[in-house]
Amino acid sequence: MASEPVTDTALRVLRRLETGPRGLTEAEAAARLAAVGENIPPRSRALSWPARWLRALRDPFTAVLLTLGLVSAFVASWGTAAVILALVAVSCVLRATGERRADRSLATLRHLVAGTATVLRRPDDTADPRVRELPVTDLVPGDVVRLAPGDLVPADIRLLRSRGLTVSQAVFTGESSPVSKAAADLPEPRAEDHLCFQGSVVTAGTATAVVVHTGARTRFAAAHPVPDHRVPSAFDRSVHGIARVLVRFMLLTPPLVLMAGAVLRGRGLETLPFAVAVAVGLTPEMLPVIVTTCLARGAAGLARTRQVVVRRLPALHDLGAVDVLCVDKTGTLTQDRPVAARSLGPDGHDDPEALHWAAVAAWWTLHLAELPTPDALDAALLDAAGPTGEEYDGLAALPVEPGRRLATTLVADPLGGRRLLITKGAAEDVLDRCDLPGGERRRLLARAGREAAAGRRVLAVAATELPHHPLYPGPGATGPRASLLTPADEHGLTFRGLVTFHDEPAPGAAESLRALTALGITVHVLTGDHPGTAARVCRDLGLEPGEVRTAADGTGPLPAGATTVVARCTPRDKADLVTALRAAGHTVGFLGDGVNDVPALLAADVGLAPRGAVPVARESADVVLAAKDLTAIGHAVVAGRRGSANIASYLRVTLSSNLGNVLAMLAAALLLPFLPMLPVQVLAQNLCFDAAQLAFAHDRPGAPALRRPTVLRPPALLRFITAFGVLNAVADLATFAVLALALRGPDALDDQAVFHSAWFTENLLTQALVMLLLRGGRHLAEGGRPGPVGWSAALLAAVGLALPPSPLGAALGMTALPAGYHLLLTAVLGVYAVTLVLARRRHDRRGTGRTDGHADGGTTGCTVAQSGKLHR
Ligand SMILES: Nc1ncnc2c1ncn2[C@@H]1O[C@H](COP(=O)(O)OP(=O)(O)OP(=O)(O)O)[C@@H](O)[C@H]1O
Ligand SMILES: [Mg+2]
Repeated sequence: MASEPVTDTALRVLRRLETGPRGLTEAEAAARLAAVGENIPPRSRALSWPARWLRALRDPFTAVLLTLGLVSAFVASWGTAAVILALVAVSCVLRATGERRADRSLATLRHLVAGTATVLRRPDDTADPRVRELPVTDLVPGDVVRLAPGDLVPADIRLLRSRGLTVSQAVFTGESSPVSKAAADLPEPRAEDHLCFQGSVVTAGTATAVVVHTGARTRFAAAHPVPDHRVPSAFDRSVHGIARVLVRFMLLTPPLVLMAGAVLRGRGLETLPFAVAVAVGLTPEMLPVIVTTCLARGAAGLARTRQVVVRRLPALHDLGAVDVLCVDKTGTLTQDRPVAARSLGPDGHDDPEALHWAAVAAWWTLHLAELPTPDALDAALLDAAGPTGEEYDGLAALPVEPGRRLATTLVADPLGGRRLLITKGAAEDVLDRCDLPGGERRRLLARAGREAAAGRRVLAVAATELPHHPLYPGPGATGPRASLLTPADEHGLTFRGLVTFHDEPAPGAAESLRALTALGITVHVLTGDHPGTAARVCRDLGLEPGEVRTAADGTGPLPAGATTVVARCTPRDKADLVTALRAAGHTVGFLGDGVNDVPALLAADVGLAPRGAVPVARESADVVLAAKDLTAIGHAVVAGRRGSANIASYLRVTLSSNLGNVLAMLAAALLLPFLPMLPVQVLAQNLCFDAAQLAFAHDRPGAPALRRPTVLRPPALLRFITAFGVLNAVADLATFAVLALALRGPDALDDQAVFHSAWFTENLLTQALVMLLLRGGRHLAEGGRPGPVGWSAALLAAVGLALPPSPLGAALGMTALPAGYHLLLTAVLGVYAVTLVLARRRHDRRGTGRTDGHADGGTTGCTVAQSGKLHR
């Protein structure tokens, strides 16, 4: 907006944009859309190929590989450098393809979660404007839009009218506290109070505004990409933790090899290519590809079959690790389509008065606050009371806001000239503002509690007559009067009764809660509503709360293992409870639909929003359910666990096998007068192994791996790979000891080419074995079809046997092996397989002891976290 004078009056802005307060006609809007293009915020544009590749290059493993490639090029080891470069290129391409595939599956669903804006448009020049919900992408300069709490500001706009408007501009300033905005007609120079920018969030109040800039011309688009303020998620903690340890190992390996070679064997810099190859051999270079492919496949599948939109791929991994899910009640477990059930007078008998006053207040709140759509409870009041409220003149309104559980309206009776202040809201809060003896207050609270315990939502209604005020000149006038009504006026009220509402459970809520419990997830309900209502809704959905408390009782961490209902939560309370659970070591999901859930959605490891959520909740969530049915959550959790289990399998297999190879190769390099393998052979076998490992992205882990939250814990994983890596190294060395003793004559192992080929074959065969025996969840002994990993292992073994005698093998410096070798190798591999199975059983049993009887595929490095019994 820099190019135009920001101090223009509203009228001048409208004129310049060739529009008016009644909005554009559809034809004008269509012409402008064609001229200026869609209103797409830059961050939601699909990434271009080069951008994707560049992003893939930022990965730590890729960076280390490139460094190693540079080192090889430096010593003119062109073969090694070329192979490393090829590895990096293949890994980047595979990764970018995987992400793109997931993006494409999501694109079909994106319209379901796309933001909409409330726009005034006219069918033609003569017609009256209509209020329409349009996709944000369709907005053009000149459109007149309406804003309400929870809306994302859809473009850069100039306010025309506003009421109590505050917006959070955290995306620009990083400052989350809301700032006030007002439609001042003669704005101060340089002040921006009358402007709102795309990406801001309406925290309170309402407004009508004209769109000034859209798409790439918004301030949001001009601003630099905003750093992500999120705290590190479960994914960051686990996968990145492992990556850090490994990168250090990789960087240490070449100098160590060089030094050992120099000291023990008097070798010089000529060992460098071998040292580099060994370091590359240690790298799980396919990790980024496997992670992306596992998660992208999971996300694409969820989008296709369950209408679940995963907006941030790592969130799917985190969802698999979630052991505590906090859910909001209204709008999430229930439909938030309340229907008024009863109206009770002050004496507790049916009495239409309470409903009447509440409906009058609702009618005038709706009109005075210019809410585009009435609040759900207000709509239910108006439905039940029929046309009411117009017989009064509305003077001012203070609507509900996040953290404020009541609404107040000031109306005037045109006949008697009385001014009436009506307050409705949560019983505790309304009764606090009534003049009541203590005993009476307790009795009324108990009555509200009884209604709530029947599962109904309860509003208390109170009113008072205000004395005449000179600044209220009478009906019809507008302007500063509204500011004369403040929360300080809400006191000394007379209790008028209670109105109760039914709210049906959301479709699939009960099944979904059952499924989540069966998946080992503890569900807590955090709500702004009455404890009685929340507890009853919970029970009706088949979830017996172990404890029901209100947020004011204390915000200490929630107990694990049993459902707790925390009622009367403010948005801050919800976020604090989530943060406390995370601090206690849980991986926490939060499912919520309203503005009051946004802080908690951002504080959780994974934020989830149901279909009907307000725009800002959807925007804050990592996972959006586009289906009506909540059962999609359970499926999403399983998809997350499947992806994580596959990643864990890959890490276990690759790392233990790589570590074993490296240890054996280093030992052999020091014992033998020649290198156990040529650098190019080390890289070739590494390449074969990498290709085979891609099968893990397509594996279906066994049922046990899906039964509990899967958390990758770096310490457990490192313990696992050390144990099995050493075992693998011992097996390699033992094989060669046996072979050296058994094979004599011209084909003996002291021939370098024979030795290299033997090592190559042995390596690929043991790796195939490790793939089958160390993968998670499903053990070979459990039978079942071989699946992608089985086929891939078989192929790897075949390559190991066929490559040395082939022409390609000869080009790599290998040769056919003597017949006796294969017989002996089979025997040694048999012994190794039995040892592996026994070692794994022992490891799993030890894991069982550590995880309170919930061992499964997860214990092998991917420790199972049973709800509340975490083992870090
Ligand atoms: N239109 C309204 N008028 C008066 N009071 C209201 C209105 N809407 C909500 N309230 C009061 O504010 C309370 C808190 O509302 P809030 O939006 O924080 O949570 P909720 O909708 O009850 O539940 P949840 O947090 O589960 O979505 C409600 O329980 C109700 O007592
Ligand atoms: Mg809600």
